[in-house]
Amino acid sequence: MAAAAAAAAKIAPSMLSSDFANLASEAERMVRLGADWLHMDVMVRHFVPNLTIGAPVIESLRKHTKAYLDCHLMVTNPSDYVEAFGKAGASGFTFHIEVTRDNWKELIQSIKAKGMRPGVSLKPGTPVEDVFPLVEAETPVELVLVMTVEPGFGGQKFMPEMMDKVRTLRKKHPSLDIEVDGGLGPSTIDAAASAGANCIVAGSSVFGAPDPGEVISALRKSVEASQIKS
Ligand SMILES: O=C(CO)[C@H](O)[C@H](O)COP(=O)(O)O
Ligand SMILES: [Fe+2]
Repeated sequence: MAAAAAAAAKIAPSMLSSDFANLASEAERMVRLGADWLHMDVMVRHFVPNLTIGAPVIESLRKHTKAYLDCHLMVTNPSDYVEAFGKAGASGFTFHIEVTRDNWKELIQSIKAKGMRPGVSLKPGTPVEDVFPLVEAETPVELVLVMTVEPGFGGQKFMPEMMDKVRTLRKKHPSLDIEVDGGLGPSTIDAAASAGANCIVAGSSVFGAPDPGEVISALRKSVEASQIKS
């Protein structure tokens, strides 16, 4: 039997670190510099204490870009957001396992019905085993986002101990999209890439760099080099 193909590298600048007053041109700049996805952090002051963007911003941005909008919903009631995000033009809809213990099956179905790719995220304190049923379900999630910081804010320190979760998932699921989010940049990417992450969210390291394009391409090179080795 042929080996399953590795999941393609996807570099996703986190727009949380962009200039929100110029979101459309920031998005265009990231795509021009080589971004595959744009990561959109949705925080509404429950689940996390921060406040960022909601569906109206996605809808506005969608008028200016065809890019894949990778929406990370840090909210306690994700099912209340599916309809609006679908209409707004979100591409991926990633919810947190910690708030969907009882209703993830219906939630995954509704996300797909609205034309989005379902994903599940887990906080640093949540065991990776908790997402196994969602990855192995009849209608599964298509992405697992392993948080490598406590959700809520950009610019935090990468937690290398989360890489055990990535390794465990990659071993079981060779072609699953496994995303890491928080503190990723040139100094931490090798740990994430060698563990098997293929979707890399990076906010402050990209937007804070003198040459963001160079950072995007270094992140991609590390993921691709690890895939060749494994
Ligand atoms: O989900 C998030 C925070 O909850 C952000 O996506 C993440 O923190 C990215 O920012 P940085 O790369 O600066 O850590
Ligand atoms: Fe995020």
